[in-house]
Amino acid sequence: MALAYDLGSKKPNPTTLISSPPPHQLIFTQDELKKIAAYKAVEFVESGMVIGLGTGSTAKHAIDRIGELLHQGKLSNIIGIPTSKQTQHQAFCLGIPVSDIETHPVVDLAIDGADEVDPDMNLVKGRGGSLLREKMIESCCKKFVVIVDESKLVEYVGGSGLAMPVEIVPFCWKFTAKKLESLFGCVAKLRVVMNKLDDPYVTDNGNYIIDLYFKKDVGDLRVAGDAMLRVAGVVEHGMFIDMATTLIVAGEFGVTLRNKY
Ligand SMILES: O=C(CO)[C@H](O)[C@H](O)COP(=O)(O)O
Repeated sequence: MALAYDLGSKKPNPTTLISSPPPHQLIFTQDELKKIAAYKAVEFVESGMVIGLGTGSTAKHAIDRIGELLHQGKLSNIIGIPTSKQTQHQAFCLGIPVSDIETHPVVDLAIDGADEVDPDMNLVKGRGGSLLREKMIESCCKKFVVIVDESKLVEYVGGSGLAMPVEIVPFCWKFTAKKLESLFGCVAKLRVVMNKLDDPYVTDNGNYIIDLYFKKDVGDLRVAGDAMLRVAGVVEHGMFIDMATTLIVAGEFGVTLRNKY
């Protein structure tokens, strides 16, 4: 096994290269890389486990694979805890039994994608709109495996320049958005339904999403996150700080796996 890249992290690099592309490697599409990371994560799934099922195009590959292994009889007695209605529907279609964290408060393993991953394995999540349920479920799992293609790696949270999602209550949302803007010196935009620019995007919890665009590093993530949560009207933010225990990255260099704990 060889050590792989460290993304400029200050910490000793525990990343392990678990497979390299063959020398004649074709270029993978982004979706193929997502699938490679997802299939690697499913190797952690064992029969009898309660599994947090993430949301998004990367997590979808993992859930498809779990369904496939169940049907092949290579896995059994799996209980899935879906992080969104969309994932619940996928699990239902695949015949994966589902439950929730009220009935199964101990989740053995969760597998999910991310929008950004910083060198300390802090995440931005929620560009797919499911950050609240994802955080509720992934914060109570014993192991949280994050699966990404290499495009999701950033030097700092917010470093992609793309949205930092915050779930808010619909009541007086403009007021809440303005508060967030003045608190962080960022641009806050209400997420709308694609192709219906007047219709706010509504989460599975009946809330809205405000996408924050930062001009610079937000600094201490816990301080920033706590400040967001103190704004009345904010339900949850999309920073997943210190939650991921394992990171699987698929890229043109191969697949790397990094354990934090
Ligand atoms: O946080 C999420 C959904 O709320 C997704 O995990 C995140 O947006 C990554 O999505 P994808 O796997 O489609 O790139």
